[in-house]
Amino acid sequence: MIVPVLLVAGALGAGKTTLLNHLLANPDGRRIAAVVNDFGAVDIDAQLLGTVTEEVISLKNGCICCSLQGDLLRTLSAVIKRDPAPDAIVIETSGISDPAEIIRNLMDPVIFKVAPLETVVTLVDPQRLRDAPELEQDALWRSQLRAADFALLTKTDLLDRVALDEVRAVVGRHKPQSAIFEVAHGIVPPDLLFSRELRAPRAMPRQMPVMSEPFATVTWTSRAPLSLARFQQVIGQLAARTLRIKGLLLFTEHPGKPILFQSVATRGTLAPAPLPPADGLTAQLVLIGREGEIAADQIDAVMRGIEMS
Ligand SMILES: Nc1nc2c(ncn2[C@@H]2O[C@H](COP(=O)(O)OP(=O)(O)OP(=O)(O)O)[C@@H](O)[C@H]2O)c(=O)[nH]1
Repeated sequence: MIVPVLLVAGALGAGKTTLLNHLLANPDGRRIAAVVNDFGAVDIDAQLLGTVTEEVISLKNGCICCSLQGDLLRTLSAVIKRDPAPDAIVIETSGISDPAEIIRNLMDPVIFKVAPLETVVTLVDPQRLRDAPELEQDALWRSQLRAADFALLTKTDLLDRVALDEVRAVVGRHKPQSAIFEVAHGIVPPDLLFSRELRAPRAMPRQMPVMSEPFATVTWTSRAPLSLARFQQVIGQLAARTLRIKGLLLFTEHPGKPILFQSVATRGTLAPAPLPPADGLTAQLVLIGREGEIAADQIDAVMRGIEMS
């Protein structure tokens, strides 16, 4: 049995889980298994995707480009032996992964024979690139784009045509030979993602792995009743110090209605969540930042302020 692999890459918060969520919910008749790599100890993405399909495998607390490399290959070997086998495997990288390293691992001859890496797509958040143009110089961001067969500009609902075209031009400078598509809310036809025409011939990446600046992750949990009003007062301070926050919370103002909080850079959103925090908790939050810029005790001191008892 040969099961093709699609690798979904892109920076923290670029929209990878949103895309995967849509694909798993609308697979157009394909049986898709998803392998999700959450950098943090709490696999929020896998928990959310698990509400759409049971075919989600979580590799957490590390990066599949380095510390979890063996786990990835073992997982793929197990997935293709399932009965019935999936029609495709989608791997969602963590935003801090260098896809070049993952591609190198996936080109292991034993695994490539049964689970060939067919397509690499890299997602780019155009709003983030417009607000932080220095990203273009970031070695990890460049490597994520370089690895792609084609690029997807996400969140196109947030920018107007002129701004989107400016971002397209930046991405096009790095991918002059590749197609660039646009997507809002992750709604991409599966045929595009699995299209043969968009694939570049697969070759072993030549570049050395990108030694990105070290990232740190902090998990914050609570069992106390939580105040949404206080959360809204303090979360801005934390978002300013982090690159990414995501988590599930239950607030006393909305009993029984779990909330998904997400922030990418300083843009934060609250939305109804399809499931509550695990294990009877009232909060399960993962914060990712540059090492040295986020500290568990400082985050805890801020967040304890939202507890009501
Ligand atoms: N407005 C808008 N928001 C979006 C869109 N796609 C994703 N988002 C939001 O952007 C944030 C990050 O999206 P995710 O899909 O979780 O991003 P990700 O790349 O999986 O994030 P990491 O796994 O942390 O790297 C979430 O708050 C999403 O709801 C979109 O098309 N439009």
